[in-house]
Amino acid sequence: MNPMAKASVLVAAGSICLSLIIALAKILHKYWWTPLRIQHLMSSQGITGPPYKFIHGNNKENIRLRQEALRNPMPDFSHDIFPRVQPHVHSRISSYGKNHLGWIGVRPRLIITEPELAKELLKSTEGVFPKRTSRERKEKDDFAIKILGDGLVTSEGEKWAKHRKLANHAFHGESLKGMSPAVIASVETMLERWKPFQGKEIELFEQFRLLTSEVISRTAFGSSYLDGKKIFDILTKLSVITNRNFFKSRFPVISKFWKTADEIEADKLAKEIHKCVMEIVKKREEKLTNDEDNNFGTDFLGLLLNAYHDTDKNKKFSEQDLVDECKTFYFAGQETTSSSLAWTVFLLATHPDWQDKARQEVIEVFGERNPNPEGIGKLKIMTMIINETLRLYPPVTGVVRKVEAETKLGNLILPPDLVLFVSNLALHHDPDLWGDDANVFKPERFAEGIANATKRNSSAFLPFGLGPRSCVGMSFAMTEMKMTLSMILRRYDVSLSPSYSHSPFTQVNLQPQHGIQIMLHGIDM
Ligand code: HEM
Repeated sequence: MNPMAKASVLVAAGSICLSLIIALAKILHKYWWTPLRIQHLMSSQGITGPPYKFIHGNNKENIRLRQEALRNPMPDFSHDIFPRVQPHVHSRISSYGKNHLGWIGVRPRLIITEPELAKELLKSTEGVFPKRTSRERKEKDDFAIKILGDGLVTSEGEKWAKHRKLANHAFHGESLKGMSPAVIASVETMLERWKPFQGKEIELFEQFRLLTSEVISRTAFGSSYLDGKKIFDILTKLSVITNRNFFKSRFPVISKFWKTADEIEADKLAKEIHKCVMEIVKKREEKLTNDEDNNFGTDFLGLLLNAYHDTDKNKKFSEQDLVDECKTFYFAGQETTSSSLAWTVFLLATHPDWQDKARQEVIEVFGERNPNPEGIGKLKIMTMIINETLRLYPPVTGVVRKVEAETKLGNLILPPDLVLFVSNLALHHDPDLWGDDANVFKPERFAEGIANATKRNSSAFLPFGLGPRSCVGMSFAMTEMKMTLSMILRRYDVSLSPSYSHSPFTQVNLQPQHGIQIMLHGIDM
């Protein structure tokens, strides 16, 4: 080799070495130095937690705790579900306190289970503690984003405000009243399906999944469950993938160039959803192309389409906005409500005294008639029962925010990129907030309203969140649940089947792991 060639080989080798050293330094900075610095910063403010482990954080320990907790069903239908559903939070409160630090891989998480801090966080003005940091929005590397896209649940800033306004319009006041016939028709279809099960066992979680899918399809999208079926199926597959990967560590460099089978599958499913949503959109567009005002309807899909076709740049929604918002509402409008309905019927089946009281109230308010929006407002006992169910079995067991730039919360100075996790479940089961009977089903706690039940500590009860990002579908969900339960109670007495196994767990939302098996006994009225 001539001296010139030798020199260029040496230069090339030198620059490769330098690049490797820089890459190694970056990895060490991100995966070792930064976590240790944050750990030190937080502990100097009294916030401690299990030590950070290189790359994995606390993932391995969290997976072990979860597997142990889910190994067996819970005895005696106990409502003390916090240790089973969030073992990684529950087990650490006694060692590290109600607010403590944990690690999902390299991401630090401040776990908040104290109501005052939760309130300050959730009530803070939009933008200070966003749902996703701007870095994350660019990277889009989260599995949950495949489910929700950049829709209302995850978006920020002006985009969020514009979309929230539209959703508020679709799911409040007069619009809600107009949805009642579609809800009643969907419940009637479900009750028709139940007829062959009189005197027999029926699994209810799947039944309520079908019902809530039908309700959101009819009310928000003006179509039948069958039109949205493929979307629901894909969303369920994505929930399973999201759940499976929650505590999985991502390895530096490799994860940038190599996708796991789950990542490839999730990308494929996200593309399929896009296609399915656009098919539903096309159907609506074709149906209304002759409409002179170019008005695509007043339901949620109609409002979205009007915005999609708006010529005003400030009001216009892009195709991706349209798809993300549709999948957000297909998912958020269905999973949570079906879970709540299933747990409510489980509690009524195991508390026949409350079941009788609720039935009596339904008969007093509606007599032989189907429920209507005016009567729904009068169902006091039913509201108490649903609230107590949402306390013990909140479908959303925790809410997440992020720190974008260094900021203060309470007395704490929080570093950028810190994840803030408020455990609703911990707050709802805390004996310091609810008394020694915190794990007992006692709807009478809510007899004088939510404010009295929580002793005016508004953040002790957070089933629908709090502050500007609280649930936009709350009234819709409460109305749907009350109508459904009223119609069931008038026709059936429910008791628990001996085959039921009490196994609450989370698959994005809180669910019964093996379903809810109920015995249906027809009532002659
Ligand atoms: C029992 C039923 C439901 C429960 C327990 C529930 C719970 C929640 C919670 C806790 C949040 C706040 C999340 C956070 O702060 O990060 C939320 C937000 C949201 N919910 Fe619900 N939800 C229910 C039903 C619904 C329904 C039926 C819809 C749609 C029709 C819906 C749509 C949404 C949306 C779009 C958001 C995001 C709002 C925003 O960020 O502005 N939810 N929900």
